[in-house]
Amino acid sequence: MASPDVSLPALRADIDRIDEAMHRLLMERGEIIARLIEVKRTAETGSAFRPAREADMMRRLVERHRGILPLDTAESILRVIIATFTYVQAPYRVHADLSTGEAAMRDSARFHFGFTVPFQGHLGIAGVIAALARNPGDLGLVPAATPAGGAWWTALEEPDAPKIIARLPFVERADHPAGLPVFAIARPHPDALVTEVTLHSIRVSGWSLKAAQAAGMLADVVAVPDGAFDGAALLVSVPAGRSVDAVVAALVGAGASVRAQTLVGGHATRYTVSADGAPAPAGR
Ligand SMILES: O=C(O)C(=O)C[C@]1(C(=O)O)C=C[C@@H](O)C=C1
Repeated sequence: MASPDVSLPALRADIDRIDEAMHRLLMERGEIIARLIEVKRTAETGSAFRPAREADMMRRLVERHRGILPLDTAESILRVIIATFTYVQAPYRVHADLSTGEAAMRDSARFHFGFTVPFQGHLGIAGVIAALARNPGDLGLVPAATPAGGAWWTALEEPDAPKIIARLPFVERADHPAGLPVFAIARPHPDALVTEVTLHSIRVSGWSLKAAQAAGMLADVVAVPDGAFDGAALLVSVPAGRSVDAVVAALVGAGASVRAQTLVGGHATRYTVSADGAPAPAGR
């Protein structure tokens, strides 16, 4: 209970002071971003996304967070601030695949990008990829689960194709308000890719349950079997501290042959919130 000598008006005055300070700090952040646009030469490079920098900022937020404000709220506020200031630097749209359900995907987009950044839905990942080809500065959101359609990640294999830059949500927990696992796809500055978890498009023949189990021991694997042959197109997320070579060796050891292997992105190691509420690095 509050001590009797602290009055409600005094507490509200404190809240007003804090709200004003937060607003003034946001406006000051805007002035710094205006200077950053010149230093970073955003206009020349086209895209303002810096996933490695964002991952570092989110990690410090998670480590610092204490008190009664839910971590999700702090996470969403900082995400929306960053996404909006990215938009202010170089306008972009978020193209999202709605084929696995519009509500969850829209929630994820709004949680991470807010309402100022325009949102455009597509029925199918191919539509998202096509939109990114037409608008190189835009960002795509696609479900991280096994797709109903084809192996969309093979469209990211060319060196100048967009890459997977993040897997969201960054802080995972059972009842996350925007918990749909999604990949964000964009063309960031090549130096700015996060490489803690690396994503590889691997094409194999001799795909089998044994090969799936062998690769699955070392990495997260999304597989789209190739109907005509015993082949498959894989999207392999190699966790921090492991190498893709070990995954390839495991596939070969299980009787598969690897026909091609290309890096198609990377993202930060996520956090998982356990039952006691403490966030811990998930290692993947
Ligand atoms: O640090 C940068 O390079 C920025 O552009 C600033 C900023 C931010 O608002 O904090 C915005 C976009 C980037 O993805 C990372 C961070």
